[in-house]
Amino acid sequence: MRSPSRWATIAGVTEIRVLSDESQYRAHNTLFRRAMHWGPPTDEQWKVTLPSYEPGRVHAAFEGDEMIGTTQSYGGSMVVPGGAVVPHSAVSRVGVRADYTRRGVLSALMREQLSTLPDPVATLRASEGRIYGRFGYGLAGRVRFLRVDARRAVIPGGPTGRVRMVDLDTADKLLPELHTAFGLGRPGQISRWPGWWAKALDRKSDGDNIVTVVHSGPDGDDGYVSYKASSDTDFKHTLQVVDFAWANADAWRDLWIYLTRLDLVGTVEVDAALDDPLTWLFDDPRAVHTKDVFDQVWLRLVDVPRMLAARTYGVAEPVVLEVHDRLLPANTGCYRVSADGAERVEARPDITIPVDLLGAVYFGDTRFSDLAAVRRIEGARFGDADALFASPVAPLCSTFF
Ligand SMILES: CC(=O)SCCNC(=O)CCNC(=O)[C@H](O)C(C)(C)COP(=O)(O)OP(=O)(O)OC[C@H]1O[C@@H](n2cnc3c(N)ncnc32)[C@H](O)[C@@H]1OP(=O)(O)O
Repeated sequence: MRSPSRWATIAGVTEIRVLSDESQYRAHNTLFRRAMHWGPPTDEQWKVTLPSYEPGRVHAAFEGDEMIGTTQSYGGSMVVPGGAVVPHSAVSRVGVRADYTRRGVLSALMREQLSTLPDPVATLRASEGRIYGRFGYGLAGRVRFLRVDARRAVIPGGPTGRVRMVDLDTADKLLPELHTAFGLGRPGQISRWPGWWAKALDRKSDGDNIVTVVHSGPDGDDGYVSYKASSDTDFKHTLQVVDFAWANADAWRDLWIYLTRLDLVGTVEVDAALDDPLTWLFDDPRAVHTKDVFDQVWLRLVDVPRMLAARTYGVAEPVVLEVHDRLLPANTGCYRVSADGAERVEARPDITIPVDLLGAVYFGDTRFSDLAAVRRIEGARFGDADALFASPVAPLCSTFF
């Protein structure tokens, strides 16, 4: 096992250890929950949380024998523009004990975690927008929160396939399989680890009143949606979509017909990709209200050459990017990106960009020219870089962690 690393912080000498047994995992979870102002896990909660602790991926900061900070990651894979799938770390449960904050404990945890992550890319969901850029994470994917007025949401025509409601046991067995088969259709989508399903399935049986329906078309099961209803008493419930995946447009359309024709439902709420065509499904486009657009995927290119080579590019004249990475200096260097791919080169750069902003443009959700307009990057030929990195499909990560 790796020996602890020591980092000088204002807190003193902070030691970062990789945890390995259940009692340490539970202390880790309690510390993180306290940092989020939640109580410690109950025995029941702990039972479903434990499977999400993967050996080798759980870090804690210590001062002496006292645990003062946490982070961990879940291993899996992620889709990149063009459809390739790469190994991915989902970073989560970041917390520092309230009496140790702003003394560099998170910085020590992040540095240690980054230098030991086994995957070429990591993403996280940020509690605050100003924290993670300094560790090389860039805001790479946003999501729209939509509210659909069910009374206005008239979809011309009828369904083409069949929707069936499934009980909890069937959903437990079926959903992981269906998600793997067709839940990974967009850049940014990630595979789900067993501990993720353990928690999600527990929520279903935990009085959350989550209902799942599965769609089948000519080739079998090709879509599902899980939803829960608010406890409104005026016979106009709000449905919240909690999980939604489909293999083709017919399945997607039929599941929306199902959701919007349910009795006693006034509103359906869903998170959708920026380019989701839902507005055009209904004969009244005002049926769909965008209530919010918020940041979702913060992306850290851990292995820049591998990640630049993994995705495909649009058609434009090649550009040379000079990338700077303070925390992982092996990434620092020049990369030539063209319609044929990307490679490390010794050449005069067109654009100089820090690694967090390279993360921000990686899915094509943010453009080089926008970063240049606000003086966040320097150089020339931003239009070519925009065209190379543009993705015909907006990113989305419908797996919350
Ligand atoms: C991926 C996730 O799990 S998201 C959940 C994150 N967790 C939480 O929000 C729980 C509550 N908060 C905490 O536990 C802690 O305050 C943390 C983890 C956010 C920060 O930990 P700290 O040990 O205080 O961070 P640290 O002292 O290393 O600060 C690093 C830098 O980030 C800045 N920073 C830290 N927290 C914040 C914040 N909330 N807002 C803005 N800047 C911040 C610091 O000012 C410092 O800046 P500097 O490098 O310019 O000096």
